[in-house]
Amino acid sequence: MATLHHHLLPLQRLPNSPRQPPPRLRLPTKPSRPHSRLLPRAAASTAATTVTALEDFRRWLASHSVGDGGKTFPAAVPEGLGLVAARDLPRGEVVAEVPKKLWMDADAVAASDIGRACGGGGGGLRPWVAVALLLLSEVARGADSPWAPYLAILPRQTDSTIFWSEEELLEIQGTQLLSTTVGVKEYVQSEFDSVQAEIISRNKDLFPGSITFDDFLWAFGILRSRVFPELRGDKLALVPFADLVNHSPDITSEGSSWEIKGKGLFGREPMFSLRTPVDVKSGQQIYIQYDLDKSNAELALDYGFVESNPSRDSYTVTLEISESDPFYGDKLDIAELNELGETAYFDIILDEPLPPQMLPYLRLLCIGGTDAFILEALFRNSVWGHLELPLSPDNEESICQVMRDACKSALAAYHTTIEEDEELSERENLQPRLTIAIGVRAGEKKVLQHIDNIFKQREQELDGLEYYQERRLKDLGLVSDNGEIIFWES
Ligand SMILES: C[S@@+](CC[C@H](N)C(=O)[O-])C[C@H]1O[C@@H](n2cnc3c(N)ncnc32)[C@H](O)[C@@H]1O
Repeated sequence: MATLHHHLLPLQRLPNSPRQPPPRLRLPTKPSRPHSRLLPRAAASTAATTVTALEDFRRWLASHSVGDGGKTFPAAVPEGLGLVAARDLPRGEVVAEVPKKLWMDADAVAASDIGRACGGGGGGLRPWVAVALLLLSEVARGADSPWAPYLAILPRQTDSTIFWSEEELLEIQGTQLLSTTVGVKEYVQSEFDSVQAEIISRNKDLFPGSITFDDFLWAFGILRSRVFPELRGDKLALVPFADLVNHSPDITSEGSSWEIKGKGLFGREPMFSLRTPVDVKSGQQIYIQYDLDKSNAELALDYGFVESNPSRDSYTVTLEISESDPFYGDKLDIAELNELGETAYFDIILDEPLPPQMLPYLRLLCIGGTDAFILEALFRNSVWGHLELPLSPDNEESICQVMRDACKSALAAYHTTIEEDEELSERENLQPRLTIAIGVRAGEKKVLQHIDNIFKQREQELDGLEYYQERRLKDLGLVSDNGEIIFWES
């Protein structure tokens, strides 16, 4: 029979990590250690230190002729720091141009002492790990680092769930976001353990003092929240100044707001060029859309904010062909022929239809008894087409039961109801992390209710559905359109 994991949001977008085995739900047991001295923009930074750091940063940009077009400047804004228009700017206007020599990327790693220590480039390190190490070693160099003014304005933390305390994580008890957060931290921990053993401990001169897991997690969080999503793999880069641009849910344009162009003599020097996607008035902040496809859980994990837009409410259903299923081999074969596997993940969005492959896969999982004839090799090429429509009353009833039971048990794992969440969210002055927790846990529950409603409605329609045998008789011309059997003798 079908096995249904319902708490699992796979780590599908982690840099260079294959779709991981789904993490198990558990709360961290050890309190996280306090942050070490390495980190920039102190948590307790005063307005005065931010102003000084910003002034230094602006001077640093000017010394590299960045932002000298007088269009935008970095400033303190409600989201931390941001980019503010120095004059009215029309949609599509370039608002920041940053030459490659300022980026922190694989080439910067290769040119640095770290690159040499790792045997050129990242020395086989994952690109994000190499750039994270560059970031940490440059922070350790303090004022000697060529990026020092940039490093000084980086936040010490965001509200990403990877930085939440144990107590804060209790607010997302039962959610997929919690299990993903735990899984991501485990992944970062394992990368840290190997880089610690292979690079950090062997190059004490480059990493004076110790680098802790919290330092490494900070670097991961910085990359995760600041790298433009399309700059993946070897292209991964921190782009100072451009990375100050904040996200607005009001910007819904699909196209990218940036590009990499050739600039300078013969257009040889790559330049990161950011455009404003909308008209902006002087003194207003420039915003872009970070990613229209990210769910609230992904926004919370990557950036530390959520939106109230229901299309961001999502739940990943994980379905699995059980190894104890007597038809395991046949079912797996059929799934693989249709580009699915033993385990399949389906992202379900609030108020939207189920992904097209989900019902056939569910029907496949639930095949048993007299329906098993459809698994025979004879049907192999046509079986998926048959599974796109109801197979038999028993099978259709089973898929409804499996899904409704799973929704019920997932819903029971949350410690609040949707009504309680909605009431809480109306309170004034909620802390940002609590706002995120309420948004995500309410959103997940709404999607689970939406899934339950789809299968509840289906259950009520079981008698009126057309099943495989009837379709087959119709195809053979043995049943009329009104369902009556056609007799030769009549
Ligand atoms: C690319 S950085 C932008 C610069 C950042 N505000 C800073 O102070 O350095 C992304 C981070 O900015 C913050 N941010 C961006 N857009 C936001 C929004 N709409 N609401 C809340 N925080 C936002 C989040 O902390 C996010 O992780």
